[in-house]
Amino acid sequence: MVEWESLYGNAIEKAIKSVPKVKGVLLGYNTNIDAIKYLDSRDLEERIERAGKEEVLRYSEKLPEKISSIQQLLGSILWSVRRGKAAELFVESCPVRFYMKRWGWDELRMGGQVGIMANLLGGVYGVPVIAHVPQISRLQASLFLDGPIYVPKVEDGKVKLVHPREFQGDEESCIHFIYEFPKGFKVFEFEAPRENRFIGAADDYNTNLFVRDEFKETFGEIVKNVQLAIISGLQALTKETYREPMEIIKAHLEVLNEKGIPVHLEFAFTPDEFVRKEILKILGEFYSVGLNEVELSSIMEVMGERKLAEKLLANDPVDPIAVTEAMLKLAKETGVKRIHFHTYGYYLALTEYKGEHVRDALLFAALAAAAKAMKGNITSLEEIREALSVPVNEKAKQIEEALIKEYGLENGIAEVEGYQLAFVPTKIVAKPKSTVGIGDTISSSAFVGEFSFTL
Ligand SMILES: Nc1ncnc2c1ncn2[C@@H]1O[C@H](COP(=O)(O)OP(=O)(O)O)[C@@H](O)[C@H]1O
Ligand SMILES: [Mg+2]
Repeated sequence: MVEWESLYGNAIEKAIKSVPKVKGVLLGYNTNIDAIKYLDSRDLEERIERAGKEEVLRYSEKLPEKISSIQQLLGSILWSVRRGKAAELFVESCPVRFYMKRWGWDELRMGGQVGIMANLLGGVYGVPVIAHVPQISRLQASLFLDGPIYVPKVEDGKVKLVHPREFQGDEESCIHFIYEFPKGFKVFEFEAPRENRFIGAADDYNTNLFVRDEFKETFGEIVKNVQLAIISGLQALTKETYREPMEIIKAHLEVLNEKGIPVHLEFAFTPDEFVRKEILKILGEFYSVGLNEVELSSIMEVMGERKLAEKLLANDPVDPIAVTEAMLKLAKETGVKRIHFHTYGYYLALTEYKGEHVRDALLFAALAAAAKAMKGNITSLEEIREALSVPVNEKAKQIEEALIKEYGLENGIAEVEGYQLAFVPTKIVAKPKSTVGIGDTISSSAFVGEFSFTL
């Protein structure tokens, strides 16, 4: 059997040495503010009474399409509470946004994949990043960590790179109000069957994938400073809104590919099937893609692989042979060179190229994820070492054995139909402090880590 612990130990030492050598990563396009409010049942009941209980209850039976009134807001929150299910809706009305602002929050956090990755790569790993921040308000800027994190600022036709705080923007705040409730949370006669959250997005920018003029006009200039790019935020697009942003993304991909800069797409669940198909069409322009089982399954669905899509969601832990089959189909259909799959308990990477550094980058990513789950936030690259103490997931043994049997996996690596398959069992933190943004931590650490190992 493989000595995973010693492979883990090597991987983190290698990453501590190599990752800071990366000279620049471009991050587009979504950054927002997460404002978290822990609901109080008395307060919520009073607000519902004041707004008109009857109407509110109606919306707690059936969610509105978007939020245009306070009754819809409170009803949607109650919809989530009654079912213990998460939901997210766009808040259209300014008075409702004002109401939410006055209701307040208990915690503010950096939100959006770009914001989260900028703070991790730039603020913690010390890798210079250039971030696309759709709106730079003072509040948004204040959530960026110190470190080599930059946004482009155009002055007299010239691009300067400045820290988001130094940009001194007075733009809108894109706030995602997150209303959290615990299991057993009571509102009138209702009781939450499990803990969850309702999100009201007071955000006109990320929901349409708005791209700033600086990025449209001076993109060629901006990317002179980077060796890698990570793109995310396409999940918010719909059949109605995708056209313009998709054209901009294609233009950006063209520039990046011309310069030989590998681009990673961090997939996130994209409800609109039409948009999913459009993403599939341009996936070959990306070097790499990161996704989980639900996302891979949703792609198999639009590729017409219904059975495989179902198989991916049928078992816990997820059947690794089904995952490999799906990754092979995706790679062959699109030509994407690297697919990084993550699920609870293990990761797989299918690559066109070979080398143990692919596996070692996955190990580094798994440690980063465990450190994040353990501490809520990582504060330095060295600190990730502490996650070595978290045990390797026991259930991953059966996964590894299945891969050995099927593909002759050795030390976590196999050759499958001309591709390399790399597997790692992950370290699972039993009582995580936080799991927000953990997927982004995994994918960005693995992608940047792998590249750094080739420097
Ligand atoms: N307690 C935990 N310890 C370590 N890793 C975890 C833990 N909980 C979740 N993870 C990892 O985090 C990943 C979540 O990523 P993803 O599903 O993309 O969600 P998100 O992008 O919303 O963070 C899982 O696939 C799993 O690998
Ligand atoms: Mg994710």
